Amino acid sequence: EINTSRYNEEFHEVCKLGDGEFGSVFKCLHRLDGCTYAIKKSKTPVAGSVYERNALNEVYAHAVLGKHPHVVRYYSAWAENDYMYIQNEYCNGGSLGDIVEENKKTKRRFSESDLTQLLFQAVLGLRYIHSQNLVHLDIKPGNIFIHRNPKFLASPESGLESCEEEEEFEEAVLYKIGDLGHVTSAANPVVEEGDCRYLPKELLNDDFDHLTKADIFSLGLTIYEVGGNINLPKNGELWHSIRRGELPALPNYSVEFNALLRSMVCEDPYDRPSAVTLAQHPVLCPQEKK
Ligand SMILES: Cn1cc(CCO)c2c3c(c(-c4ccccc4Cl)cc21)C(=O)NC3=O
Repeated sequence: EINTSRYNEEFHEVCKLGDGEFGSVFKCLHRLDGCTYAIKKSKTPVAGSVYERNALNEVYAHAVLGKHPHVVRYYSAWAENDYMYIQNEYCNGGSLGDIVEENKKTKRRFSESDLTQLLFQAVLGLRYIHSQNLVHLDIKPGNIFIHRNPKFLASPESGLESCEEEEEFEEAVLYKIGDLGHVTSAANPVVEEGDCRYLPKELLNDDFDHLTKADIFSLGLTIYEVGGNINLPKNGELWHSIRRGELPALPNYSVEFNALLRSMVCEDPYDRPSAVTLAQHPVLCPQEKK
């Protein structure tokens, strides 16, 4: 019949998760393995266009960036009936962009320890991407997805059975870097600029010598936005003052945490810490068990 397609045969479409110029993302149940996936369905890009290069970049990047707890996992990609599909891990907690919008309304905000946990996990994801000699180039709240470990959703009454053997420490909330559409090689980059609100100035000057530090800059502004519940400018005087390293301190967080964020958005990419350095930073490392 007309809609014989792998998409319809293999998956049951549960609901739409999002829309964009890129296409649409659906929450899908795989009929055979019973697992839920996020599948992006987009029009097949015109051959030789920027869209085709981005679409191929995304699949190449996912294929290289196998399995990591802080990078959204890729399962498969295929093309049929004039559409391209990419099947990724489904994260059940929405994106950080959703949380930021929510917090702006409810005036809620992350505690310093939650914000530290978020930054630490995103740094581990970036460290992995950079270790594969790749750069993301579109780090922002909307591209960091949240997965809440069902094990920790148990109601307090049920308690958590204390098990005998030493249990592998599990996070209740996992943050995962997703949307690899702008990913490129750190060494031989083909730069497709990401969201200008999170873009460091050197990228606008086509200085591609420190692309891993561009990701650090974007992550720094991402955490700043989450902590400050503010709307980052897309241009203008405030955009430029932030790129001069003039980042007003976030009043609800420690001097050390503010200093760390400021170091991540230094004007000179050379002065920004690498993901490797950040992963060992005393402000981020989980407190040694007392
Ligand atoms: C809009 N949207 C909402 C979600 C669910 C968050 O709870 C989502 C996901 C993804 C993606 C996605 C982004 C970029 C490329 C491909 C995909 Cl599937 C988009 C998503 C993805 O790769 N995994 C997701 O959970």
